[in-house]
Amino acid sequence: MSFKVTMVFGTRPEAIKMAPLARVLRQRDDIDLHICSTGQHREMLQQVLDSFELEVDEDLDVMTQGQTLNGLSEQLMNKLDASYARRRPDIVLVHGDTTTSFIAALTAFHLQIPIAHVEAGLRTGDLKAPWPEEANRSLTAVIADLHFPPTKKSRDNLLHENISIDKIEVTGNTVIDALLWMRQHLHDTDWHPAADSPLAVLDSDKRMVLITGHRRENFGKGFERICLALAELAEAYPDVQFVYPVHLNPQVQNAVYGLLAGRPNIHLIAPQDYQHFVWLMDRAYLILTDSGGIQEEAPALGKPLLVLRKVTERPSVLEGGTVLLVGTLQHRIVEETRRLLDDPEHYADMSRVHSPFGDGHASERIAERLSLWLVEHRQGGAAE
Ligand SMILES: CC(=O)N[C@@H]1[C@@H](OP(=O)(O)OP(=O)(O)OC[C@H]2O[C@@H](n3ccc(=O)[nH]c3=O)[C@H](O)[C@@H]2O)O[C@H](CO)[C@@H](O)[C@@H]1O
Repeated sequence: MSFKVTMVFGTRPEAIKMAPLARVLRQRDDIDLHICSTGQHREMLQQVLDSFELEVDEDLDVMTQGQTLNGLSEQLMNKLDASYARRRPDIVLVHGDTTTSFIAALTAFHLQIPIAHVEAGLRTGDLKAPWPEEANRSLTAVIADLHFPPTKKSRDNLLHENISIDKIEVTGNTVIDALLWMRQHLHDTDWHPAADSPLAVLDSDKRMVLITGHRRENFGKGFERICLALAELAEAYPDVQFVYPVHLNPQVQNAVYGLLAGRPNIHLIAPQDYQHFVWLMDRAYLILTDSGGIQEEAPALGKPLLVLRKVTERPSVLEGGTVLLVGTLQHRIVEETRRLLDDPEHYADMSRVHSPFGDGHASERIAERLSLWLVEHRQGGAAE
């Protein structure tokens, strides 16, 4: 007899991080996995599912244009309530810090269905930064039955919030599972972008700077400064290729295309599926980003990373010396990028491989602990 597990996600990064776990759970006889998607990043989510050969079992289709967080929460709660009532899962698996994750957990809590939280315990200590993510992950921790923090630091954050150590398992981050799996897959299949891909025009003899940026806190002035810095760098380094897959959010699209379109060595391209993006990261000389996930991935690939944010909830990345928080001031972005492009010693220092987020086996650890917990729980044993 198998256990019914419902996994809920909606955004691209959640899907990337849950995909390796879903693959591991789907291979187990003791788990019957049901994947619910909110359809938040529908297009980008489908790319991820295709990359990992996964299918969603239920599309909640809760997103509407101009929706408020409360409107989204109401929709989510109604639809998840119906889904949980129909299926009666033995446990609900949520990830990280989205409104989807917290509401999926709260709805389960109301129905007295246990909750397991993947990527638990990240904290900045400031409920307003990032907002509302810091609150979502802290609130989820209060009601979760099982917590899977990626690092000891995130475990300690949970312990400081009086969460019992018996409910915690440090696993590493599943994003490293996804990354290493995909990189291996690309190498094994000698994968290259198709001739009609925008990546096919890139010159492998030239250095490439990869950029992503989409964080809400950078909208407006922040993005403007980032784009001006990129324009300045592209002009100063005509032999360097600047590749920017632009997030589909219209606020990002307008700023980036408005300020950077039409420059010969800046390649503004659509968001790439995970194969293409891992291929790009693997070939990049350095990476500039405000993304959370890429902060975890770049050190594992040994790529120098400049983070376009003032703070990070992933402080472990800063310890290896390959990641620098540069914020969004134009002169600072230009200065640090120039240093990496011009100073080979500094570049070598910042391109050592280290992976504070795990060894690529986080999903197996999560699956194992989940299964043990479910057995204990069914027998009314140690699980609470
Ligand atoms: C506050 C904060 O930090 N929140 C985070 C943020 O996630 P993020 O910042 O990591 O999001 P992105 O940068 O969108 O995704 C990154 C992933 O996407 C891949 N990628 C990228 C570009 C592309 O063209 N193709 C791709 O495949 C890339 O390799 C990587 O794995 O929001 C999530 C909820 O939405 C949160 O849970 C998460 O904590």
